Amino acid sequence: MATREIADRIYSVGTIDWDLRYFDAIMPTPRGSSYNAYLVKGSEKTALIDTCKPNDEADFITNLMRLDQHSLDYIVIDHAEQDHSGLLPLLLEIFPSAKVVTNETCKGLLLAMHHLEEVEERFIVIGDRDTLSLGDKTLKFYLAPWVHWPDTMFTEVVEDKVLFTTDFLGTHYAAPTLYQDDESPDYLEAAKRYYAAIMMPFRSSVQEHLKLIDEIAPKIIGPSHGPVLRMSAKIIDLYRNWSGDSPKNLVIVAYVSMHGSTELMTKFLVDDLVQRGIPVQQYNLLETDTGVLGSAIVDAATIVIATPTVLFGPHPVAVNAAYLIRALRPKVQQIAFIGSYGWGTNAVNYLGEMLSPLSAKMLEPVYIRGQPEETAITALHEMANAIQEHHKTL
Ligand SMILES: Cc1cc2nc3c(=O)[nH]c(=O)nc-3n(C[C@H](O)[C@H](O)[C@H](O)COP(=O)(O)O)c2cc1C
Repeated sequence: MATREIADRIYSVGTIDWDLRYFDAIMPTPRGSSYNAYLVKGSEKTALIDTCKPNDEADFITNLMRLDQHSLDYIVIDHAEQDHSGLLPLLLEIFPSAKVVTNETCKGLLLAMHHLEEVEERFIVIGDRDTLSLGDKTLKFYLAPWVHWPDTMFTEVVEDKVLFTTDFLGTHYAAPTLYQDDESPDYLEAAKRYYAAIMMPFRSSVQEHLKLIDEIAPKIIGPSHGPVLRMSAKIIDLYRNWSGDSPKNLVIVAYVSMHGSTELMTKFLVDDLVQRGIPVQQYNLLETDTGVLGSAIVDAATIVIATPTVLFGPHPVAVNAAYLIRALRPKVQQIAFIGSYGWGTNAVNYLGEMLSPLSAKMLEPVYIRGQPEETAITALHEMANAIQEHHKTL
């Protein structure tokens, strides 16, 4: 990836991966991603903000050489995760006089993960709102725990009003331009997918750090993935909306079926909701990837999991979906289970226990033997009544 100047003597020096199709082995990334790092050249000192993943070392070092960077004073690490700190051991070798600037928690993680105990004396530990002079530019650090690791911090170049936010406000999106058209549907889809998988589990922390961004009032935000943001970027309002406590009038029905009974039940319920004018989206769990499901549950007020019984419990793909929903902690207010069984089932208890940490209201389940008939249809109709009652209040 080429280097680009984002403000006076502040350069984007990270790498871009057009072909990345899975991030963290969890989340499909159909638009690739980038591993952003930044070089800040003050009148006296130069600081590198973050590095990138180890495989990209040739591109990364080339970028630094393009900027004629043969020495470094500081390597600021805003977040210890390997895709941002991966080149730290190599850079410490290449730049023997460079100091690592980070917070106490991040230092602990870096030492442990990269086995850097031997160079511990090269670390400078900063606290919240500490500053570091580069001459005519000043770096200011803000501890920002839990967006999304405990070590996360933001770094501001005070004079230029440029703020580096590590994974916060990032996107897995290999952007063709430094700044991104805010309205691009591809970009917005990628941004929501990223929010769901990486930030949604920490909603209250997201809200808190949006207030910090308001307070700092940067002109430019440089996240660690995806495009650089020119303020005020649309993504800030979207984050406010996604992380807020009020869900939308939206029902998500995630289903799987082996012999068609649960599928029929799903169809009855979804048709009933559509008939009532309640926005609903149906997802076949065999064909829905974690990125799509994660995005789908960001705004939903009600989530229905529909699964047959397999060896006394839910179908494995339904368990996988329930685990993902539990881990991502959406603002869902109602949860329901429907499905079919042959001789005996523990599916509802199993799923109910899995999703109990979300503190959503559990609707009366509809579990039937074999194919749905009149009683099942009546019970599904009652479930639709309960959903409608709640959705009227949204
Ligand atoms: C591999 C397998 C395991 C099953 N295990 C159970 C079970 O433990 N308890 C049960 O009541 N039914 C069990 N069944 C029966 C199904 O739950 C039943 O056929 C159900 O109606 C299928 O719903 P579907 O048409 O939505 O796939 C099993 C079926 C299969 C294929």
